Amino acid sequence: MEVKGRAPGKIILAGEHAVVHGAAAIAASIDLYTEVHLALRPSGQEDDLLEIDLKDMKLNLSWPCSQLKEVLGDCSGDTTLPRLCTSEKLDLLAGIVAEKKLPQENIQLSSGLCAFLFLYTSILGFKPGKAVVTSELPMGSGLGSSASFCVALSGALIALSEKLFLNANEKKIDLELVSKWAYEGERIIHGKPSGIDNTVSTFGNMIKFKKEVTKTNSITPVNSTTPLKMLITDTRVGRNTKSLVASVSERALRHPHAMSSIFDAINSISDELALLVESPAADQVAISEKEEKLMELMEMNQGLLQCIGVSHESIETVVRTTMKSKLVSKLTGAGGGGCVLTFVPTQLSAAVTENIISQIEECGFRCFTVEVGGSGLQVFSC
Ligand SMILES: Nc1ncnc2c1ncn2[C@@H]1O[C@H](COP(=O)(O)OP(=O)(O)O)[C@@H](O)[C@H]1O
Ligand SMILES: C[C@@](O)(CCOP(=O)(O)O)CC(=O)O
Ligand SMILES: [Mg+2]
Repeated sequence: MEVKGRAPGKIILAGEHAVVHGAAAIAASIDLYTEVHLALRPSGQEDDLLEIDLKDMKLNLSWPCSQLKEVLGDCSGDTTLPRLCTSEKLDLLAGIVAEKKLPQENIQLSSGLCAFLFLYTSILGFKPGKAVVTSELPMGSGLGSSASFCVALSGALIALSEKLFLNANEKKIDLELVSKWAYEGERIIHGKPSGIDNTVSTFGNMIKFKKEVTKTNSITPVNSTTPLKMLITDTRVGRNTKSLVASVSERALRHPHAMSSIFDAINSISDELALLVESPAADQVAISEKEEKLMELMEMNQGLLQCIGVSHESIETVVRTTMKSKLVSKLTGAGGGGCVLTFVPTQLSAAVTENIISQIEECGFRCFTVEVGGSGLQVFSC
């Protein structure tokens, strides 16, 4: 049996980092996807390999399932109750991955491979199989490649474990369950994720997300009344979400009151932005007023992200370049490099937009546009 999971990346319009500390954030899916094609090897075959083929990286790795079983021990459990990967198990997984001696340029994939082995063995046990992964998302640049990988993989694994497409099984995939497993994968990659990325990648569209410690997270759909056009600049400066999230937590420990005031301010920006996006605008004057307010909120958010230490020279270059044309930019995702959003007002002519793109690209960055707020996880039988 073979299945394919396909899950989108995301942009964060407001609230990244603060969302890890309990503030609201607004995220939307984008039309760039990660696909995981998963096939079980027919039983009785001689090789008992679990194989992963990372097409974009031209990296193919495999482990005998008997070896995985010996090292990891019993991984069985109720797949409807996603479990945390303990630090002991993570050490074992890291050891299994380290044995492969990844080339230095691919070393950042180690955490993704640990998440793969954890999710696969927790959901399917030690059944031999092969996963082929492709992604349209630049990795480690703030567009949620880690979450889209974990969501596409978890979706395919759950579809296989529940034999969703076999024998006229009409049961629909349980998206909540997929998102929870993907969160456990994100935990391996990020350390302390808020859960916003796996949620928006699973459910798609635009959401307001607030992490709750004692109860379920608050997830509210945000229905935009006007199209939101975003230009994305990939600064191509590599960074790592895990270390940026950790650096913000360390700053919060050093300056608890100041940082908590910043998180409160970001929370207010997210609340206001959600209301604004949903507010009706009947004519062009109203649309332009709405866009001005939106840009002001993004500008304030970027200023606060700089305050918490996650901006970067490359991000500031994009902010300054677009400011010359009275446009507003803010980082998206963890910052420290990676991608920057520039809001494109409806009245901006194509010629001016092209000119701004050339100015940004002259700095060595890459620009592209995305559709905001499309579908979430899709699972197909192959
Ligand atoms: N297609 C993929 N295959 C394997 N691992 C992946 C894939 N996409 C992302 N990852 C993992 O996620 C990491 C990047 O995640 P992160 O630092 O959160 O940045 P972002 O989510 O913004 O792209 C990679 O270093 C890798 O470990
Ligand atoms: C910084 C953060 O808010 C978003 C991280 O997104 P990304 O991995 O950089 O795409 C972390 C989180 O919410 O888990
Ligand atoms: Mg990520």
